[in-house]
Amino acid sequence: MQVKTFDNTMELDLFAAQLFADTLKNKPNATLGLATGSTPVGIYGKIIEMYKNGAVTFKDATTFNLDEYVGLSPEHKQSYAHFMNEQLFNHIDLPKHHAHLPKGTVPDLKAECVEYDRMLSEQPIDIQLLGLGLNGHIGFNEPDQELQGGTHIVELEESTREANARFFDNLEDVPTKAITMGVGSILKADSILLVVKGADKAGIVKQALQGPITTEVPASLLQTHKNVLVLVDREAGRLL
Ligand SMILES: N[C@@H]1[C@@H](O)[C@H](O)[C@@H](COP(=O)(O)O)O[C@@H]1O
Repeated sequence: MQVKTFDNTMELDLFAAQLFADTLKNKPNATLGLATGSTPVGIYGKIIEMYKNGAVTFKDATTFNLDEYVGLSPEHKQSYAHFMNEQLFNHIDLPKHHAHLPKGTVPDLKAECVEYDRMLSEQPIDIQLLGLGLNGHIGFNEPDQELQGGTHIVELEESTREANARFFDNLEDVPTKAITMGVGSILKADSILLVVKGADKAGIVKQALQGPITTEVPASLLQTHKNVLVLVDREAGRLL
């Protein structure tokens, strides 16, 4: 694992955006694995700037998002589909049918998981962007005694619902379940970019990168991957 520390967030965001642009320059039809949460917002902002300057095109790219809340339709303001439209997809030339997120409102969620894995196996991810949950989750793979390989339904931890409640009117509105790519699918990506920002993540990022590999810290499984680059700001990286 390689770790790069940045003094300011803007430089980090630019560096990450550049990696995506480089990936698409080398392989215009690359498959990008995307993430939600506040961490990637600045990166998406830089990617949009690059697109507007003509430095990158997404017309032949495909994207897969990590996860979606169960019960929220793509039109719901707090759905990850809505988030991605607002933060990235509405501003770039990615064909809408090339952008994939797990669907959280279909009647047969199990079939949706199987279908998502099928699509992923057809278009393996070239570069996967990841944020880090305060409890060490990646995507919505919560700490547990065992982790799932493929896409699956997960019961969200109370702490995760509380952490994400800031995007909702109140805690009761935060869904209790999500559909997420599994750790196995994440580890199949050719390269992984883990981005961690802020002082409150300093402890968990240290555990993930330097602690024992354990399903109780799902991000620690990233230590087993051959090509992970970790971008941290000074605050998140202060214990490394
Ligand atoms: N499912 C998402 C994760 O993919 C994300 O990495 C995490 C951290 O979010 P933030 O970047 O807002 O700290 O939150 C959510 O739970």
